[in-house]
Amino acid sequence: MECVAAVDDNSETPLLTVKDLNKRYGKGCPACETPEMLAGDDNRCPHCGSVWACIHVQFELYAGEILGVVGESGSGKSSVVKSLYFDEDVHSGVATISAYKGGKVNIFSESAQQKRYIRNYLMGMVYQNPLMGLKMSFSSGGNIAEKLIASGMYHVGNIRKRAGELLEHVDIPLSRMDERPKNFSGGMQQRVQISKALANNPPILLLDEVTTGLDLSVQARVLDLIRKIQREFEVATIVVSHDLGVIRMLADRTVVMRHGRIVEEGLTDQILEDPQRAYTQQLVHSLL
Ligand SMILES: Nc1ncnc2c1ncn2[C@@H]1O[C@H](COP(=O)(O)OP(=O)(O)OP(=O)(O)O)[C@@H](O)[C@H]1O
Repeated sequence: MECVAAVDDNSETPLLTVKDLNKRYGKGCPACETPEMLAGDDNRCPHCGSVWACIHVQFELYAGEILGVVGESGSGKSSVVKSLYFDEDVHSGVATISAYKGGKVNIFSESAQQKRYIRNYLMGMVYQNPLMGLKMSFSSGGNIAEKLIASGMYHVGNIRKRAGELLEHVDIPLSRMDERPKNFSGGMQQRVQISKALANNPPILLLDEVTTGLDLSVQARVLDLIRKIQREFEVATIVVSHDLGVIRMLADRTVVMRHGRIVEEGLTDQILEDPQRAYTQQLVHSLL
């Protein structure tokens, strides 16, 4: 396996650069070969039902920051992070990571083996649905161990020590390390997912609607934890949420998506206090 460079600590250089990311679900037809062929700003083909979920998406993620991705349901937010984590193939686009081959290689074009490497060492992902991020038949410690083993750690004692440390970081008592997350509450399951995502100290963390569906008090605790963890691990984070309250609490900068496109971007305070686009204004007013 090819070696990668150390994390670039030059804060002026983006850690992650995404350019012209296009993702289509469905086979497409002559009427929707490119997103521009669809009428207006709609992203669904009326003929074949294919959806352009990401259209010319581009943004940068800098070391240590939290970037929010907000938009209504179906706007393409999850597709962005699923594409970056290789859960979904992209139609076209370029993504580079400064800590990977000097930021000179498009990760979407890499081999399956290199993509596994990137998933294991350079990114962590937390899904809205814990069933996607955790194996419910494994213990919590076993879930973390899976990630550690994938990165070449085989010593059982070391694995247990590291898993214990990670669980402590997310306030799961060590006494529950051997218990299956199936028995845990929703908030605890999300916390186990977060510890698993951070197992190999990745420079990039992807959070996809991680508090959606949780009770408000549980949500607040998970959000607090994310802020704490993000500071401690200094991990650049992309937070996907339809909830501007979550974005307000977490994100330094925010991009707003609609029908697969980024329609507005800026500092989160700016977006919330002085939204420029009508769509963002509607979103913000629905929060007030
Ligand atoms: N596996 C899939 N097959 C077909 N279409 C899909 C698939 N996944 C997503 N889509 C479509 O792609 C578009 C973007 O979906 P995506 O899940 O990225 O949006 P989202 O903004 O994250 O919304 P939500 O918060 O509801 O998940 C939607 O129109 C959705 O119906």
